[in-house]
Amino acid sequence: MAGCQIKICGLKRAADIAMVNCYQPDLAGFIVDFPRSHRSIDEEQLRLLTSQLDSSIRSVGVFVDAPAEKIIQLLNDGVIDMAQLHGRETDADVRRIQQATHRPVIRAYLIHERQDLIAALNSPADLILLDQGRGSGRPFDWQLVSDVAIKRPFILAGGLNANNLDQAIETLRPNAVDLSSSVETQGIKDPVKVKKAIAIVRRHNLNF
Ligand SMILES: O=C(O)c1ccccc1NCC(=O)[C@H](O)[C@H](O)COP(=O)(O)O
Repeated sequence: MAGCQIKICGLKRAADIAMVNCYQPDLAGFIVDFPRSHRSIDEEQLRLLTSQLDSSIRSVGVFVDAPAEKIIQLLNDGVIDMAQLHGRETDADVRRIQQATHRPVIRAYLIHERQDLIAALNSPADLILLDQGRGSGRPFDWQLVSDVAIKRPFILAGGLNANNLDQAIETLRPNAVDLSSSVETQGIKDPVKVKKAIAIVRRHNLNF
């Protein structure tokens, strides 16, 4: 689909899968084996949840410094469609996973200064994701993106919500947006908020 896509991240319950199957984001993210996050699930849960996901929604395993072999296995087993690396993984890690799986690798970059953006632009990853943190619910300074011509597809993340999505899409023109905290209520994905966020993004894809 052309235009802006949407990823809903941090799914962890069967009810979350039923919800996204109903509202149809483009991508569904799963935080794998990162117990510091309340969104973390283990491999067994990941296999169960992704097996219930509608085939039109691509599953993204989100990893923080996980062993490359484990990510490769999950991709090659078809448990996940894409891997998102959100820790201190190197360019060599990215290339190794790409070569072993021929699947898309998303590399997340935490954007605090211009140099972070330059590093992202030079990444060998198939897609870069520009974020403030790891599901922090806070935006980074978008002016940094406006100041640098981004000539490759990118996913915008960090503190996106129903109030700032229109502005983010109109001014930064991301290929996809990624939401987690703002579509939760008390740490649980909220169908009303998810539906609303998807509707906002879809409006940007309407052609008149
Ligand atoms: O969401 C987490 O808890 C998380 C933990 C460890 C690594 C990555 C994590 N999230 C990655 C995402 O892709 C989030 O959707 C992204 O950071 C945006 O989150 P938010 O600012 O809450 O919308």
